[in-house]
Amino acid sequence: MSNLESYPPVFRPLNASPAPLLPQLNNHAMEDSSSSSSSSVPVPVVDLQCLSLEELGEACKEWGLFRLVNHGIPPSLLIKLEEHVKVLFALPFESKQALVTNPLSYFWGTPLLTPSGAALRGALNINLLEGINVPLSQLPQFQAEDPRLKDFRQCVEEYGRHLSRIATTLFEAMLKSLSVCPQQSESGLDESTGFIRLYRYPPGPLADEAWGMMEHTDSSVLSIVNQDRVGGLEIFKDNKWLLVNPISGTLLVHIGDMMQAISDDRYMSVKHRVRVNKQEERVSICYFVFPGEGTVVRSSKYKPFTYTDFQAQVQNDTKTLGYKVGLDRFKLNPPV
Ligand SMILES: O=C(O)CCC(=O)C(=O)O
Ligand SMILES: [Fe+2]
Repeated sequence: MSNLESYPPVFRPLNASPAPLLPQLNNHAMEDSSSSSSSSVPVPVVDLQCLSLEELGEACKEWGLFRLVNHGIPPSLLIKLEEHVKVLFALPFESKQALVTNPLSYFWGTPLLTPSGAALRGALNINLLEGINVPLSQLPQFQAEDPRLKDFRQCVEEYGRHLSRIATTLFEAMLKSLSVCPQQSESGLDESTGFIRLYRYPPGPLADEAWGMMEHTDSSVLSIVNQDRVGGLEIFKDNKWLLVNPISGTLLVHIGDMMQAISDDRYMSVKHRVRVNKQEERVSICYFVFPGEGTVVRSSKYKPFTYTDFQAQVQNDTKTLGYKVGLDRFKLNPPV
């Protein structure tokens, strides 16, 4: 692992001697690692410029994930943002802690954050990741004095505007494809809820013993992932874990739990996880968007609930049980 001092201290022994960290890692979670396919899987492709509702609907039903092309984000912006992210993560750990402050937050070991952006600790297993949380609606108030953050802020803001546009376009098309009229559907998507997560996954010999991110479904309406060329994202489909190959310039769109509920379970929130690479660190830039605060999600399969109810339940389950139960908590006829 290069630039060791840029990693959180808890990750530093990973390269030299893994033994001291082993008890903290979730070894059980790796039990099925052999079932993962090493070959990439042909994820359906959706073209944002020539959007076919039929193909979009099919991808959301069968896969809960698709690769988005012709999304209209200039390649130069994608390159610039990835460069910024790598430079930021390469700073010494202590500098990142000092630099990345409210409304941004820097975290590691878990992707689960409290509403204020702090890492959620509890009955949790460690995930081999560090991250920076960027709540897009709070960026205008963010005065970045430090030159290292000034340019980054502009770049991430511009990227966020593209992602809002893309998510709104896709969401409206999904409602059409499901034959739900946007006016009828109270269970909307609210652009002001959007946030960006930057992740860095350290490389190392423990790639076989702990996950970069353990298996989960996203709680969002939609999540849009931009992974670098290292890859490591896997999805669970037809009882198998499959590797989703990185393809430069494309984005991966995940159906989240809220979209599954809005669609009355016709679309599926796809289970996924991230495997760390033994040789190289991996960076990803992810966007998440939710229903507006107080918006009641209504569907034939679930009790009416708001995203705030859902998030509180997820945080509670994660703290007390160590995992997210998710939509089953709100099912009208829960599985026995
Ligand atoms: O890093 C990635 O590719 C995926 C991250 C992810 O699944 C998440 O943040 O929910
Ligand atoms: Fe995820």
